[in-house]
Amino acid sequence: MTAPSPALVLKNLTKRYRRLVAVNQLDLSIAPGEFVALIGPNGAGKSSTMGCVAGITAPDEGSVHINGVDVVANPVEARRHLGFVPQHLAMLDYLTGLEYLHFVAELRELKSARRDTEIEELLAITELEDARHVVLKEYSGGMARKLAIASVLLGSPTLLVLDESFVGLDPESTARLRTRLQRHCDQGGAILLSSHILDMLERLCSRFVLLQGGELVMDLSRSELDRKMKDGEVNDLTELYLKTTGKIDLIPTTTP
Ligand SMILES: Nc1ncnc2c1ncn2[C@@H]1O[C@H](COP(=O)(O)OP(=O)(O)OP(=O)(O)O)[C@@H](O)[C@H]1O
Repeated sequence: MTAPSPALVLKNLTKRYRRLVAVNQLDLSIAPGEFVALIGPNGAGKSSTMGCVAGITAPDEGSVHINGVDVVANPVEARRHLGFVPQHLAMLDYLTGLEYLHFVAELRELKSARRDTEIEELLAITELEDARHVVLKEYSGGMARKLAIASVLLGSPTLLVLDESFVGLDPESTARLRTRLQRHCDQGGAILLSSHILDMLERLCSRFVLLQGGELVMDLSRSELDRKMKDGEVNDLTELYLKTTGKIDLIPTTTP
């Protein structure tokens, strides 16, 4: 039996904006089942990396494969395996929440029975049942973000790429969506999630990838993080992040 393709493979990925190198020769492979946190300071290259993965920006060098499909050579086929929530949402404002989910389900070619079951489940998880007939331009920022996350779960594409998708979500929505996203990974999907909410990532993710200046400076499994905390090397992910990025002076000192 052949091993399943990795959900995502980046090889030597490089993205430049004129003379600025935003992503520099990045190699990364994500297996099915992994829930990967992409962290790093502002301007580290997280969104640029995700834009290349989603096929909305072209890499200058290197390659991106989703489920074995080359994103540059076969963008339409690659997108079948991908759900992407960008940092800056651009949704169809004149649709209602329900119409939007139907629209995405149509793109994913979901059969109607499965579509209706999944839509009802996602409306319940996001507590948007009562807002299903409200047009998106009347949604709050958090409501729109919840709907965007819900929409990429439709049809369970292998790889979900979520760029700062938890900003502005209330704690109960965050908790419900976290559980639902974890289920996606338990069922063989993979997630790449960028966020600055490190305590949430620490509880949620199975792997932590840190970019700084467009380069990968840390790639740590959950068990490696647990070991570092057990050995007293660091107290938590935040402390590890500050140490790795050279901001050791920002680690609070404990008073005896
Ligand atoms: N469209 C663009 N044109 C020019 N420069 C850009 C563009 N997009 C990003 N950059 C630059 O590329 C670098 C990486 O930006 P990017 O948005 O990928 O970082 P990030 O890690 O996602 O940051 P943040 O945490 O602030 O969202 C930054 O220096 C940024 O100014």
